[in-house]
Amino acid sequence: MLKIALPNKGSLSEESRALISEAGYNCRRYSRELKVTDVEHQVEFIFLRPRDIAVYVQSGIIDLGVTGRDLAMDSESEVDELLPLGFGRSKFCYAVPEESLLTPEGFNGKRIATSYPGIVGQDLKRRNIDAAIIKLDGAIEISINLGVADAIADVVQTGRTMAEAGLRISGEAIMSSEAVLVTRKGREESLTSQEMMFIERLKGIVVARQYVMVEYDVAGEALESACAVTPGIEAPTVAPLRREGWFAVKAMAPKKDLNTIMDHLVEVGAKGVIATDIRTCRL
Ligand SMILES: Nc1ncnc2c1ncn2[C@@H]1O[C@H](COP(=O)(O)OP(=O)(O)OP(=O)(O)O)[C@@H](O)[C@H]1O
Ligand SMILES: O=P(O)(O)OC[C@H]1O[C@H](OP(=O)(O)OP(=O)(O)O)[C@H](O)[C@@H]1O
Ligand SMILES: [Mg+2]
Repeated sequence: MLKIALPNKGSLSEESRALISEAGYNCRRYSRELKVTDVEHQVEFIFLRPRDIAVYVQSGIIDLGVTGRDLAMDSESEVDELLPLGFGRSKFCYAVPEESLLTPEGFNGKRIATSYPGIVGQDLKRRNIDAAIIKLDGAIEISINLGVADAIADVVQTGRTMAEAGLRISGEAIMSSEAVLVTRKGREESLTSQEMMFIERLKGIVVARQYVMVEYDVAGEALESACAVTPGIEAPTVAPLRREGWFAVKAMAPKKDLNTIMDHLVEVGAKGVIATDIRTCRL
């Protein structure tokens, strides 16, 4: 049976389960079960601490796992990223008190608190800096205030936790993270058809979330300029309307550009412009 590890708690757990359910698999936990078997697909979902997932996957005990890119890197496990999943996005940054002028170049001899000693160790080594890493489990932002560290390195999403603790980001982000699907290093070329189907289903949803379906009516004179902003993936679908000289256009468009696209369509005289979410797709 295919074994897939999912985060049992924390920021990535709910969205992982939602994504996999959307892909048609049964990974529903009724209480605190550590395993859920999807009999139909012959998959065993195993719920583990997200931090441990790359370690299990590396050992080959688990075939595929959902974890954070930062967690996988921190564990220094030999895993390959098969698919970025588009949620749990964050940056990993150094931070110092707002009034401090300390930058990562000045960390020599300083104490840096973090729950990610692997990432910080690698980064300091790369910078040739000799600093003490203070390993803490969480609530890292308060550690400077309490006097155990001079700087921290932690996950930043909105930046609110850092600001509330009176800290500011110092230097460039060390890395960008999001939830990722991983497998043991070197396995990418020898995935089974069952694994490929799982990946394709997830990918269909992850890609669909980045697009919307845009539909509108437009007069023949404006058709070219309208299609230029909605080129679709291959090409837009254009069908004649019953109204002489008018066309209905349908195309997938990147969600992030939607408002700009709609502004342009209205500007060239398109009517009845609508955008709808796409649940899944195979491109
Ligand atoms: N506020 C956040 N926004 C987005 N992603 C986050 C956030 N906090 C942590 N993550 C991501 O979640 C993963 C860490 O998950 P983990 O469950 O270990 O910690 P957590 O979400 O902080 O949970 P907890 O603090 O309850 O243990 C990392 O990949 C990290 O980048
Ligand atoms: O930039 P923000 O949007 O504020 O999010 C980042 C914060 O979220 C996480 O903390 P969490 O709430 O999981 O607590 P923890 O530090 O105990 O893990 C992370 O460790 C940061 O502290
Ligand atoms: Mg946390």
